[in-house]
Amino acid sequence: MPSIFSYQSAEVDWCEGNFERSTVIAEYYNTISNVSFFVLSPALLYLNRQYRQHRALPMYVVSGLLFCVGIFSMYFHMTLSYVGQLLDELSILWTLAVAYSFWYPRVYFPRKHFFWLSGVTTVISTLMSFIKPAFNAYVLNCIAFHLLYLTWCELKKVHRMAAVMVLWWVLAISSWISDRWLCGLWQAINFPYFHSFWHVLIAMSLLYCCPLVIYFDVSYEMPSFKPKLEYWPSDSWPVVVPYVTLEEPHKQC
Ligand SMILES: CCCCCCCC/C=C\CCCCCCCC(=O)N[C@@H](CO)[C@H](O)/C=C/CCCCCCCCCCCCC
Ligand SMILES: [Ca+2]
Ligand SMILES: [Zn+2]
Repeated sequence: MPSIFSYQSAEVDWCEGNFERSTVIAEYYNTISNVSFFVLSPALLYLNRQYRQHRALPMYVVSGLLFCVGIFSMYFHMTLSYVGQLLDELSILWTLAVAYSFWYPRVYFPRKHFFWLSGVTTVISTLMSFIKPAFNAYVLNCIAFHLLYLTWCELKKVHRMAAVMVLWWVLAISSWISDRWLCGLWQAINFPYFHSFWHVLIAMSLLYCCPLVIYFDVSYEMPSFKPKLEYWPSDSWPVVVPYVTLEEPHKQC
């Protein structure tokens, strides 16, 4: 019986051919495309530095976890081992759980009830990862639909950023699904790289999702500040990265 650490012991195998470009890396492009997460984490910390000064713990913890998602996903695609698959899924699950518990708006749910609900859901989903990790990946993707619903509720306030985030996510999830479901087609045309695109595209959508979350956290939870959306490198560029700065409303004497 193969060890849970051994190469190709995972339940799933992505469309990209194994060991085609290296003898030690099973899926070469799926492995290196995780570099996106190593760029994403410092970019979020750097761009939203003003917010980070006030909310250091959530920002460092979630950025650190996103970095771990990148490391574990790299390990998974490099080995396609069962342990790699578990680490990949559990790191996503716990990043989502931690982000939800830091930032879920109190207006939608009393915080105490929310901690119980998210705690129980996370523990159940963690156990599911050990029983049926391939199914769990679909459940994790459903969380994006919940974020989509929340975005819809708040859309008017941050129209442009929300629209671009949704666009990146639609491209990302289409790549993930087409790699899972249409692998035969992509292999026939010798282009089995959609899961690598997924890594880059989901990191792009998170680059837009995070300032959105920060924007609402400042609006709801930091009444002494007013959030302002800025765009890097400049508002006039065709492709921009959003970030949040904090304005102190003028005090009246
Ligand atoms: C201030 C910041 C707050 C925002 C925090 C958001 C936290 C997001 C946490 C994790 C998302 C990482 C997803 C990347 C996965 C990369 C690894 C990977 O590819 N794994 C696959 C196997 O290799 C696995 O099959 C993937 C499973 C699906 C995971 C789906 C996660 C949902 C992501 C939600 C993103 C929201 C974007 C906007 C939605 C409208
Ligand atoms: Ca493969
Ligand atoms: Zn992956």
